Amino acid sequence: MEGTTLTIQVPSQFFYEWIEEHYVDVLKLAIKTVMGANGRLEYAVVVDRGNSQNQPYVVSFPQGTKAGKKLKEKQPVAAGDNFDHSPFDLPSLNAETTLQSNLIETHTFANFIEGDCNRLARSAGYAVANKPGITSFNPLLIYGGVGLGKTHLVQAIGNEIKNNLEDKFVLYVSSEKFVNQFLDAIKDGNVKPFTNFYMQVDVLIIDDIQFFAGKGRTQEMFFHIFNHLHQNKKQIVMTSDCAPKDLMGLEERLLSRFKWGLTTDLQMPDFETRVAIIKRKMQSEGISIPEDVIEYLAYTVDTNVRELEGVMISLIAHASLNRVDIDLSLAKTIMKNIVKDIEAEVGIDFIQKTCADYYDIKLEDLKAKTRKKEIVTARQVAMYFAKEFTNHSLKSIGYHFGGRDHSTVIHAVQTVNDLMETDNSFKAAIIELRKKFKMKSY
Ligand SMILES: Nc1ncnc2c1ncn2[C@@H]1O[C@H](COP(=O)(O)OP(=O)(O)OP(=O)(O)O)[C@@H](O)[C@H]1O
Repeated sequence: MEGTTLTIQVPSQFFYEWIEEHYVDVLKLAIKTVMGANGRLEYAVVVDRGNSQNQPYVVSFPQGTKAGKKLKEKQPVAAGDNFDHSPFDLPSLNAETTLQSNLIETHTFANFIEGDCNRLARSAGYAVANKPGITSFNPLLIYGGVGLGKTHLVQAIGNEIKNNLEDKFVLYVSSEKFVNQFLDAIKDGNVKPFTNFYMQVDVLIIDDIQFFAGKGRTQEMFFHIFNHLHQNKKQIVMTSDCAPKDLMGLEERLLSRFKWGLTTDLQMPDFETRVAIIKRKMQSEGISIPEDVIEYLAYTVDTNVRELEGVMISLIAHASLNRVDIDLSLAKTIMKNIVKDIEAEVGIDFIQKTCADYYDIKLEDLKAKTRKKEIVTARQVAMYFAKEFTNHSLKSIGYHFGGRDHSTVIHAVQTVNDLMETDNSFKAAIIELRKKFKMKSY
């Protein structure tokens, strides 16, 4: 602690994000209590180079991370303005300060693992980063569910431009911040400087535009800025949590402008991509973990990438705090604490749900009378795995599938075995599903 600044040393950016995510409220309260409203928190990422040349690298707080965002939502300003460095600080605003305060350096294309889930968005982003304002991807709108990499990707565009086209004024701003700045500008009679400022930008990256929903005046202001930038061949990049057609509360004239460019989505990465993401993350942390643990994590966490990262950081933290190696049993213990719906063993319910999800049908249909081909296949596959992974009798399995006869189960198992002989894509599906169950029954 020096003066009114408390510096916390952490071994990597990962730890910094973890602390912010979990302890920022406690820290803020403590700092406020001890140092008053001027108290300031900084992190020093101390990279261990294996000798005494540790070079602390100071990261100001908050760095515009998700945790920083959450903090703002939860407690607007609790311990003085030092907790929030607004990029909209009119007198001192210039491209350099704005860039530094807004882009996370590690959000690069190199760190953004490519997969089927993001190929189009990634390559469009890359094209835009190389020729901002010139390609037909203007605006570029990237949408997708929570934690799938929207912010990472659009910041990668910003970082790429910042590194290669130094004269470009790149601005990344969350929609929430834009709205707050606009409201402040109205309150302080600063609307003109606000508009002028945004109209000077060469590349405007605006995150989470669903936040504009229902905010008519902000939308109108954004509409003017948008038109001005677009007419002047400036690049606009946006993200939202859903497709434009589902963006309720946004004016039609704004939505129709989004269609001028390219709209593309991010999906949940498939298994192989998740494995690659885990490997890259672990590599950047300088940690190596066994292959079976990587596979286990990739299989078990299929919700979003942020959750996957959360599990990884937990694992690293537990292993380092308790001075134990990362192995499958540690991974399973951690997962049980984190992932709520994890079951102790592979039961019929789990098999049914997994198969229904895999074949994209309703769970009830597995137990219903329907004889539609895709449902029959999913049902037979689920019966086949129930026989393989549970101790239920054929009769009991039949009972769990809408009161069917044991001979139906025998027939299902036979059909699956036959199909595997003749149909390669069916066989691949069975292998993939079996891995899921195996992972679970480890
Ligand atoms: N393809 C990927 N390769 C590497 N890391 C990824 C990838 N996709 C997402 N991530 C990581 O996952 C985390 C969550 O991503 P990000 O914050 O960009 O998600 P988001 O879609 O913006 O989420 P939200 O909807 O909550 O704003 C980040 O740490 C990001 O670096």
